[in-house]
Amino acid sequence: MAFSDIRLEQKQAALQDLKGIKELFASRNWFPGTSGNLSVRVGDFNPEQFYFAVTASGKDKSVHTPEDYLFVDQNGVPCEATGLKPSAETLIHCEIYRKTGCGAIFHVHTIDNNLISDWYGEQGYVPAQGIELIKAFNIWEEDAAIRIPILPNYAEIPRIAELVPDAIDPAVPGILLRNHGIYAWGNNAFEAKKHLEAFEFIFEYSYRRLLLNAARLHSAQ
Ligand SMILES: CSCCC(=O)C(=O)COP(=O)(O)O
Ligand SMILES: [Zn+2]
Repeated sequence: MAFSDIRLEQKQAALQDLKGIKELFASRNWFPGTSGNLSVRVGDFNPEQFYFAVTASGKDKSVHTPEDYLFVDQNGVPCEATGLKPSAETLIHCEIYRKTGCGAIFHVHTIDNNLISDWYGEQGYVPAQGIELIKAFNIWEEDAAIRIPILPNYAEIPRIAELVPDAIDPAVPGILLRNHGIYAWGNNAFEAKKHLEAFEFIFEYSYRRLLLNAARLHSAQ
């Protein structure tokens, strides 16, 4: 399928989804200092050829402008003539789409995801068990345990992108970059948002639990 075969309404719907999510996440301060990026896929999925709308690089994501998004292909190359640069992290989106066939990917930097990814960075995953929000990932087993993968935060994005396919756990729709942020995805923007919110809940919970455990140890001394 060529990009020009995709219906205009579908492209506009993707841009509307991105606009709504961007506004909501900005209101939560989830894009400090222009950080973060968002994408929504359009058209049929073929791992060798697909297209998605992605945020332009370096923009203030708390405001709306006509230059906020562009469409790129499976290699992160713009589909139309534009002066806009796709997100510097577009290659990571490309690898997540290629591997999962998902419909939307959201990346945010928060204090909680940075702290927890650094705390567990050496072991390469954040352990989470028995937290109700794990059900947001469609895991319904009692006392379910998951591992949220953490990748090193190399300066060169292609070095990170090449690690992505092997790091993805099909049951866990997210990957952390150590001391950087999280990528969460889903079949569509609604699901990707739900997953991202569940991850952020788990990170805040885990961080606070570590503090409480440390306080308990301290008070027992
Ligand atoms: C200013 S934060 C450093 C870059 C980054 O991690 C990020 O998420 C934003 O990069 P983009 O090119 O998508 O604006
Ligand atoms: Zn980032």
